[in-house]
Amino acid sequence: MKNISLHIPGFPRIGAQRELKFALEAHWCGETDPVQLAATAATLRARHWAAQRDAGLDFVTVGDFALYDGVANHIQLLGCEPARFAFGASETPLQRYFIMARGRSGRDECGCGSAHSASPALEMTKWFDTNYHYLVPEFTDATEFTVASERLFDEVAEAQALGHAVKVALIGPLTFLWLGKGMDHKLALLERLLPVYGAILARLKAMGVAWVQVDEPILGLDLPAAWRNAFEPTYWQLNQAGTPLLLATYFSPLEENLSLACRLPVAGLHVDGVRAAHELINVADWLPAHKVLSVGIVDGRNIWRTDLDSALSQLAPVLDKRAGALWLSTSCSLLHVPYSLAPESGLDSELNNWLAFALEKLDELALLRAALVTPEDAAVQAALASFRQAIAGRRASKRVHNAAVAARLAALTDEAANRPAPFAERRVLQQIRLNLPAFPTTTIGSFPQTPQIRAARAARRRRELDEVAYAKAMRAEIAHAIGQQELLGLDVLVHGEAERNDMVEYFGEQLDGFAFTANGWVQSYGSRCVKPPVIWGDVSRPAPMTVDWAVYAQGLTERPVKGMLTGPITILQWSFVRDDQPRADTAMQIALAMRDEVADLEAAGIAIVQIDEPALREGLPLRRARHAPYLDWAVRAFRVTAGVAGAATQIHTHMCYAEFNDILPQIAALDADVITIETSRSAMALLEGFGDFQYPNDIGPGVYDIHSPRVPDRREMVALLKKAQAVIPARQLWVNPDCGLKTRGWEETATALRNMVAAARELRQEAA
Ligand SMILES: Nc1nc2c(c(=O)[nH]1)N[C@@H](CNc1ccc(C(=O)N[C@@H](CCC(=O)N[C@@H](CCC(=O)N[C@@H](CCC(=O)O)C(=O)O)C(=O)O)C(=O)O)cc1)CN2
Ligand code: MET
Ligand SMILES: [Zn+2]
Repeated sequence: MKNISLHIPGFPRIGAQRELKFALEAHWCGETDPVQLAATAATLRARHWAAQRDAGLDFVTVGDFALYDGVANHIQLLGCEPARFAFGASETPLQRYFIMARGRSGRDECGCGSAHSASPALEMTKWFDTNYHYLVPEFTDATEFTVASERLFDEVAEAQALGHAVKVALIGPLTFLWLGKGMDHKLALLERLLPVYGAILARLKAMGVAWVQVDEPILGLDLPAAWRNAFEPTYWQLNQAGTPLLLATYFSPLEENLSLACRLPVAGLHVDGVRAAHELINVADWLPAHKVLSVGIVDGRNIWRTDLDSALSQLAPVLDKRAGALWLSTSCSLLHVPYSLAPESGLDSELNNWLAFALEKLDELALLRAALVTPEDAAVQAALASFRQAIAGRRASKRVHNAAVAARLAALTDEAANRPAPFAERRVLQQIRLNLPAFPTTTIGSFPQTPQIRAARAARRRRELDEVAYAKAMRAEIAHAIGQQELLGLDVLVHGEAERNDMVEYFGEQLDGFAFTANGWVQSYGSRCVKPPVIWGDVSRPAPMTVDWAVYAQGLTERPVKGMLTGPITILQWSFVRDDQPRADTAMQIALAMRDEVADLEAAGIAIVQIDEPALREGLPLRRARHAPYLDWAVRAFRVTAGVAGAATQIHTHMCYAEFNDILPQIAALDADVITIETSRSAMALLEGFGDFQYPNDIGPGVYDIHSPRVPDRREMVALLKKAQAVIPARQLWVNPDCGLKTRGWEETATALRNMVAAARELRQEAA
C-alpha cells in the first residue's frame, strides 16, 4: 500500500485579486483601522487554507502569511527588533512592524505623500535568487531573543478553529542568522537564539501542531565550515522539543551538504525535486527509513504544467526505496507564482493549456498522488491523458520555434559583441558630440508613476480611453518630465517612462515569443507586485518598441535625452522562462531583439542609450561553481545588445539591489561607457571596490537612496561625491540617484534633484 501525503512549503499571500495590497495601502493612507486590516488578512488566510484542503492536501501551511514580509514577522516573533528604532510603549506591535518595514515616515507605497522624517526602514534585499525582497534583520553583540509575538500562535489557533490539520512553516535559526547583517560573527548569537526556538516549538506542540517545517535554504549554498558544523548541534537541540520537524531545503542542490542534511536529527527532509532532481535517488538512499522524505516535484518557481509522466517516472524509484511512503510537494513556496489561471481568459487558449499557477499546482499534487495510489481509476487515467496531451502539444508546437531566430543566432559572430572602437576613443567622440560638463548630472529613467498615469492606463485597459487619447496623455507626462528636468538644470535627461507599466512587462508585451497575463501578480516586496511576462517561444521584435516616445522626448529639448531599454538578462530574470531550452539561449534571443532597438534608436538620432541590468547579479547561480559560465553568457548577451552602437553613441547601463564587488571584472567587461549604480547599501565598500579594481569607464555612484521619502541635502551629497573622488578619478564620475524615481512623489523628487544638481555644481567650482 502506498502511503502518500501532500503539503506545500507556502502559499501566495497577496490574494487572488491583490486584496492584501489594497488593504495595506488603504491602511497606510489612514483609510482603515488595524481591525479592518486584520479582518482582510484573516479572510485571505482562511481562503488560502480552504484552497489547500479542498485540493486534498493533508496539512494546511500556517506561518507563511505576512502583512509585509515573512522575515519581518520572524523578527517580531523572536523579539529582535533593532534597538535603533527606539520603540516606545506607545507603539503597538503592528505600528512597529510597519515602521521597520517602511521607515518612520513610511515608504510612499500609496502615493499619498506622507511627511518626512529620518528613521530608515530595514534594508530590503533579494530572497536568494528570486525577485522577492525580504527585510534584513540587524544583529549586534547585544541582540537578545524572546518569544515576543502572539501572531504565529494566533494564526495556528485560527486554522485549527477552522478545522484544519496544521503544519507550521518557520524560518530556520541558521538561515535566519545568515540573512541578517551588522555582525561578523553572527553564529555567536545561536546560543541565545536556540532556547527561543525551543520555546516556540514547545508551544506549538502543546497546541497540537503535528509538524513544523523549518526552512533552511542555506543548505543549498557553499557554506563556510563553521556554518555547516553548526547544523548538527542546532538540530540536536531543536529536536529536544519533541515536535516533529520537517527540515526544508529549496532553490539549489544540496551537494556536499547532502549527507549532513540526511543525518540531522529531524523527523523529515524536504528537497527541491526540480532544481535538485539529480539528487533525489541519493537522498532517498541516505535518508534513514524512519524519516519522512518530502519531494518538491512540482515547480514552485515557474508556471509550466508539470509533465506528470516524467514526474511519475522520477518518483517511482524513490518510492521503492522509501517503502511506499512519501510526501509530495511543490519545490518551494508558491509565493513566487501567481494565484490562479482561472481569470486569464485573455490568454491564447493553446498557451493557457500549458500553464499552471498556484491553485493549479495544488491540483497537480493531488493528481500525482492519485496516479500513484489508484492508477487504475478511470478518472485518474482520463486526467493523466489530458495532461499528456497538453505536454505533447507544447513539445510539438511549431509556434514555439522560429527558424529565422535560430538562423540569426547561429550566424552570430564574436564581432557582434564588440563596440566599433575601444572606450578611450569612444569617449573622445562622445564628448565632442555631447559636450557635457564635469560631473554630469542625470537620473536613472523613471519619474513618479502618479495615480493619474496609472488611472489613464487602467482606463485604456477598460477601453474607456482609446489609443490616441492614451498616447496624448502619456506625451503630456513626458513633456512635463522634460520641462521639470530643464528647470532643475540636469545635463542628461530621460523621458520618464510614464508609458511603461513595468520595465520588463512593457517589453514583454511587445516582443514575439512572450505572453502577458491579466492578473498574474507576484509579490515583489510589501504591497508592491510585478506581473512577470511568460516567455513561451523564440523571441523576436516585430517592430520598434520605444523609438517614437524617445524621438518625441528628444524633440522637446536641446539637451540629450537617454533612450531607455531593459537589458536581456533583466528581461530574462524577471520573466517566467522556457524550461525547454537553456536560459543562455533565451537570453541571446532577447539580446538580438534589443540590439535591433538600440540600432533603431541610434538611427533616429538618439545619442545616449541606457540598457538597464539591475538583475544581472540576482541571476548569479546560488552555487559558486556555476558562476563563471553564467557570467560568460550574461556579459555576452549585454555586449551583443550594445555592440551595434556606433562609437559616438554613448551606452549607459544601470544596476541596483545587490552587492557588486564580487562581479566587478564582469561589470567592467560589459564595456558600457557609463554605469549608474546603487550605492546606498554600502557606499564606501562599493566605491573602494571600484577604485581598487581601477574600473576603467565612467561611473555614477548613486548619491541618494530613492527607496526613502527622505530628501537628502546638498552637503550630504557633496560629502559622498568627495569620498567617491578619493577612490575614483574625478573625470570618470557622474552624479545621479540610486535608482528610478517611479515610486516617489514629484515634490520630494524635485527638491532632492535640485539639491543634487547644486552638489554637482559645487564640485565643478572646486575643480575649476
Ligand atoms: N519586474 C520588476 N521587478 C523588479 C523591479 C521592477 O521595476 N520591475 N524593481 C524592483 C522591485 N521594485 C518594484 C517597485 C515598484 C513596483 C510597483 O510599483 N508595482 C506596482 C505595479 C506596477 C504595474 O504593473 N502597474 C500597472 C498596473 C497598475 C494597476 O494595478 N492598476 C490598477 C488600477 C490602478 C489605478 O487605477 O490607479 C488595476 O489594473 O486594477 C500599470 O501601471 O499599468 C504595484 O504593485 O502597484 C514593483 C516592484 C526589483 N524587481
Ligand atoms: C530597477 S532599475 C530601474 C531602472 C529604470 N530605468 C527606472 O528608472 O525605473
Ligand atoms: Zn535600479
